[in-house]
Amino acid sequence: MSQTLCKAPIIDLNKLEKSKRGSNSWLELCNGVRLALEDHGYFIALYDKVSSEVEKEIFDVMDELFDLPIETKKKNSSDFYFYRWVGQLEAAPLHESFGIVYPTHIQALQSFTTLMWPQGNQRFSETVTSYVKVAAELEQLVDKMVFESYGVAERHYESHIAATTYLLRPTKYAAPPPSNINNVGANIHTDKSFSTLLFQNQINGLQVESKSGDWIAVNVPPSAFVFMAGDAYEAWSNGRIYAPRHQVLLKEEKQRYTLALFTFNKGITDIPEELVDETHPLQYKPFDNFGLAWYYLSGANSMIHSTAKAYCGINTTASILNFISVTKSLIAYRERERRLENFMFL
Ligand SMILES: O=C(O)CCC(=O)C(=O)O
Ligand SMILES: [Fe+2]
Repeated sequence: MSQTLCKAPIIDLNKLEKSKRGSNSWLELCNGVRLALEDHGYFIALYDKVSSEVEKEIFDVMDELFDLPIETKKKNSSDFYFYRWVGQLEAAPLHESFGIVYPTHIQALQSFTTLMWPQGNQRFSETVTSYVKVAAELEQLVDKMVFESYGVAERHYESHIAATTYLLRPTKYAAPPPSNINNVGANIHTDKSFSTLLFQNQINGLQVESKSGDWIAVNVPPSAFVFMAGDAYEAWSNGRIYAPRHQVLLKEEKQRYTLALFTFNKGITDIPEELVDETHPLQYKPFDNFGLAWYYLSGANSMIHSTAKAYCGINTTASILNFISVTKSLIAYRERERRLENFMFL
């Protein structure tokens, strides 16, 4: 166990406070982040910006959220699987999660809050806002570092951030029964997002598959984050970044919470031409991140392997299926945009 635990890369992003942007130590950190994502597909990020009050409160309000009656939880619904409440799954009976769309947008978060608590719940929306502010900032910082390390920040970072949308999925894994202490919390998958940022209640459970096929049980230090690359990051980077398969196995007889903040790019994501050269010939076509997610959900691809190659790989054979799923995703995308505009201009 200890051998596998040391393999999880840890990067102290608190050091950034001291290293000036553009300095050698900043570039060194940027390269470290990029290499971790290329070699492992994830890293543990030390980033002490969530205050201890917010950390306590966020898991307290999660208790309140998951304690709501099932009929109320089901109101968190959507055509898009990742945007809705999920629970009572046969394949993962301990798993339950919500989809909070645009949590960085106060009206959108408010709309989720009043759906769950028609009488309002200010503590919930304020606590989620405080948490998500730090988490989104960290996700943007990591992207900035990766883009800097590839030398593409100047040309591509701003448009990338403009295309970024956020989805918060608070996830509860019920304590497994003592008779079976190796229970599945989440089945093997890769994330369909661009990136994923995880924050847990100090109960471990995440396992990540290395490139050589070993499963690493990730021991997350208290208050640390896990940053993980999704299929869209892999495609954007022309296959340089690794989107790892991962799963959740509950080995402790304790309830686990994870706050997963996913980013998805809206519109079409292009592969930066700077990332294509003789040693890295173009592997992916420009793609729709939501199309990729719909493609996965359509079941056209194996549910557990990277969807990027199948969906937008240069040699993909799934063009008709791609077309169908992109059409679906565009419908979903327009619906999302319409809802966002409603939130903004009400
Ligand atoms: O709970 C975790 O640590 C991982 C959750 C996860 O993989 C997901 O929500 O996609
Ligand atoms: Fe995941």
